Amino acid sequence: MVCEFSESVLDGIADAIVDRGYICIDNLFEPEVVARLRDKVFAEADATFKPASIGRGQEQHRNTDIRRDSIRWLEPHCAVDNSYLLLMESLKNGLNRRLFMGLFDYESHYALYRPGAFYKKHVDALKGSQNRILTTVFFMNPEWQPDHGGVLKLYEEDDSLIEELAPLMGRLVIFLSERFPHEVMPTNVDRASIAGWFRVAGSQHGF
Ligand SMILES: O=C(O)CCC(=O)C(=O)O
Ligand SMILES: [Fe+2]
Repeated sequence: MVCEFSESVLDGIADAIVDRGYICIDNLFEPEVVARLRDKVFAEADATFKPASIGRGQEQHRNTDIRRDSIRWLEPHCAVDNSYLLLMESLKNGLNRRLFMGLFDYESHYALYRPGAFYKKHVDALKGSQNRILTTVFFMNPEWQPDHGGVLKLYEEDDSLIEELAPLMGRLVIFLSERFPHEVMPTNVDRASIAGWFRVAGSQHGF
């Protein structure tokens, strides 16, 4: 199993982050790894996934008007989770070497959006908070069709739409956390993803 990104892939990601602040890449992971990650979501959804909340620390609360996904945080001691975390470690090191971003740790959760679920437009980090620096979203939906909904809309800082990204199996989206408002449109079918955030040293867990 490959647990590192190649130097040329890392070059491409670093260039895109500098030029545009985001990138969408397909088929970067081995299909078996993607299939195992997806299986994990559906095997565990009813047992370990919890309704997602918003806010941080004591401020954290559920708000079903804003988001309706269920989540489980990835754990390094779980082999399947770790296959993803190792790739993200390689991304972190590759970007730190190229861009001196000082990315320090990474937190990520599986998310399952059941039919009707959405996540309204939001930004993953408060400006200047230095908490979440870089967001990753990885999709695991093999049969996705346009009428399934659940696209990820990415907006400019002035709220103009940049792109609608279909949640396709094996697609990875990476963007600067403070810069891009984004939104998960209501899905009509089960929609699986892994959302993750690189943080700098000394920052807090959570949004
Ligand atoms: O699953 C997605 O497409 C993105 C989820 C998201 O924006 C988040 O969890 O902060
Ligand atoms: Fe987000």
